[in-house]
Amino acid sequence: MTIELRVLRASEWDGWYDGLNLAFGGVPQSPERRELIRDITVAERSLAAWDGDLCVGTAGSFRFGVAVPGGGLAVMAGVSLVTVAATHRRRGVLTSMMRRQLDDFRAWGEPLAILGASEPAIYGRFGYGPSTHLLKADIDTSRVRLTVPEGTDEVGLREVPPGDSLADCEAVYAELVPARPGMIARLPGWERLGVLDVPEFREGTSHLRCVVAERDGRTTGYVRFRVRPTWDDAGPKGSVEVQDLFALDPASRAALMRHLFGIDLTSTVSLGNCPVDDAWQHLVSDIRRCAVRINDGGHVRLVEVGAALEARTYRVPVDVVFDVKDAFCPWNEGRWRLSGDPKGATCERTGDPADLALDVRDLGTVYLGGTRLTELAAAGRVRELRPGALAEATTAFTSDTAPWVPHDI
Ligand SMILES: CC(=O)SCCNC(=O)CCNC(=O)[C@H](O)C(C)(C)COP(=O)(O)OP(=O)(O)OC[C@H]1O[C@@H](n2cnc3c(N)ncnc32)[C@H](O)[C@@H]1OP(=O)(O)O
Repeated sequence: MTIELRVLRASEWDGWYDGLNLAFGGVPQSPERRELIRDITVAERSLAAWDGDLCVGTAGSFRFGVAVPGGGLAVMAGVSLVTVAATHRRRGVLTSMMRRQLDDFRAWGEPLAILGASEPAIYGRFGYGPSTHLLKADIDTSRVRLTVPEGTDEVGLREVPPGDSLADCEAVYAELVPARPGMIARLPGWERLGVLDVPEFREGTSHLRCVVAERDGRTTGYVRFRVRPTWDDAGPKGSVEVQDLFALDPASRAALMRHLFGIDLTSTVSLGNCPVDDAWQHLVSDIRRCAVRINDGGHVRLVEVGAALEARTYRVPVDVVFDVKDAFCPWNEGRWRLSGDPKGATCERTGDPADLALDVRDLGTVYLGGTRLTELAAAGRVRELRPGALAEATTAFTSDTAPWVPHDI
């Protein structure tokens, strides 16, 4: 059996997408969803593995601006739509697609790659490290009280069809992107994913609903959610399943949360994907009744170590030599001197002795400033070779806000 790996041709998209859908379980998809994915697929960046005329492997990517510590946007390849047919698994098809992708990203001058993993065990071997986390919660609104900050009563709320408010909501989202590492500057068309409301997403819930927050005639936030009405012998016990909540200020955020807490016939607000430092946690009376869980989010790969470390800034001045191991992309191997501060950075090859030794995967883990280098050192993943270097680099890499990837890539 010979597997041929090549760039996707637009005319092959249907067979490619059928193969992909099958690998994710084969549940039928509505035409609207399929057409939207077709529209946003970038064929010349997508790979297809063929066994004869059968598509047995898929991998897509997108060129995004992603917020990095310091408030800038770095060019990142967003990796997605990765599958291998069950009949062809564990024969190295994924490995060959990862190889090709990383060589391409390098050739295209994309110093970083980011992905959301279906299973976190898959991508570490290719140099990706879990760089962001996400928080999930099921808040028992029959027991948990919300204390809102001053100004909340001045925020007006209006329920609107999600599609009608799209431009105003996108403006709110765009304004928030630089404030949090990991936020994605969406490509044209991606905003439509946020209002996609197909039957397979509902399963007993309402249509997608949207409430916008307004002050002085301006949209200052929005929440998109579905209501799942359920009942038992004691009465209603429905839940509010939140898809997105974005707000430009604390009062608007609190007003939207208060709205969710007050929806009649419901007693749970479920948040499926929030930043781990999301402010609502400081407004609730009883965090234990919020059933908070944390999962991995965006996995980051430094494609070019030097350019990647220069693409962000550092919280305090730092001058440190890393000795990097990178079995999958050996062009990164060796010693790199990073000199940076809050204004910018240079990162170049050096013959100087190393201060810290680590794998490229661990640089990916700390890149967006959420996980500290000291945590990885405690796990034995980072070795300090010059006393003091670990503390210096840890402070410099850390972000003020927890990094977070707001939606599927
Ligand atoms: C960014 C995204 O799109 S995430 C979505 C990923 N896709 C899916 O989860 C869909 C369902 N699964 C699949 O399509 C496939 O099983 C894949 C893509 C996960 C793996 O594809 P394969 O072609 O089987 O992987 P490949 O043979 O190259 O395996 C390489 C190595 O990774 C390991 N590996 C592959 N998948 C997994 C996994 N799910 N968990 C742990 N290890 C894995 C293999 O064991 C192998 O290890 P080895 O080198 O030590 O032998």
